[in-house]
Amino acid sequence: MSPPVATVVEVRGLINRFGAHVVHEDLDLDIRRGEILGIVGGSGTGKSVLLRSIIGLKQPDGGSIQVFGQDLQRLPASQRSRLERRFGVMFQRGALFTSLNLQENVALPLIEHAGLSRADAEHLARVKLALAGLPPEAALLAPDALSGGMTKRAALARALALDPEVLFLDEPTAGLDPIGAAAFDQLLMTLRDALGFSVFLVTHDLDTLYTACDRVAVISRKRVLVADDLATVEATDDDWIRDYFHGPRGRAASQAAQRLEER
Ligand SMILES: Nc1ncnc2c1ncn2[C@@H]1O[C@H](COP(=O)(O)OP(=O)(O)OP(=O)(O)O)[C@@H](O)[C@H]1O
Repeated sequence: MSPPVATVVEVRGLINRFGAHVVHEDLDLDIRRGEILGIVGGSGTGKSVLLRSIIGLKQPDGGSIQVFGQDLQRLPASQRSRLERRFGVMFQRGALFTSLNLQENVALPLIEHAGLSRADAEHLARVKLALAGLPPEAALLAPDALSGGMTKRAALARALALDPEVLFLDEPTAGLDPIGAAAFDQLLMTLRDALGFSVFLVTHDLDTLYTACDRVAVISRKRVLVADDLATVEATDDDWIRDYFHGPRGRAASQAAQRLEER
């Protein structure tokens, strides 16, 4: 018998609404240990709201979210923030502090949450920046001085600061050219293999889905329609899935991934 799959986040019957606008209704989703889980769906289907609910930035209107076996909503604030520290989050625009250089940006959570001295935190921050593929001289640059690709790497370094067990990424390759996006996907896979974290990855990028994701969850009609390997997702009978995965861009991404595997 194969061992049971370890689930790090378990969402059940999730409801989210804003006024009369229902975004999620009875949504279920698991994030498994060590997987890269892609989250896709049409614009406005609630991918970012789902991310925000899991990391505790949006109070759900119903349902439960278990994180490492504990119900986030029921925990006292101190335990909850300890649990949330096991997450790393990278938002769409990087959300770096513009008045701090990269080393200071990455050191900040280490000083605030891990209680490190400034010197130790900055030393560790330089290690994280290197892990994210930035050259040593980038440590002293301000966020404004960075290219799009470097900004993503710096934001990733900050998300990795506290050695997260689950990494949440909201459209990490948006705005990157295809080569920069492919390099980011490779970096993510290398780091996941080396460090063993799980990844919750909101994306519109078909190449990312085909090259980097172990499973893909499709949000449609207020819930997760399917969460499985790509072959199963592609075969799911749904108009949005058909248009997205079997349109010209979907076919091209699928063929490119196949060619990459054959090399
Ligand atoms: N703070 C808010 N107040 C009111 N409505 C909100 C709020 N945040 C999100 N929404 C609404 O919830 C819905 C889902 O938004 P969300 O940002 O999660 O979509 P998404 O799937 O991530 O979209 P996209 O792919 O375009 O980024 C949208 O209709 C959005 O307008």
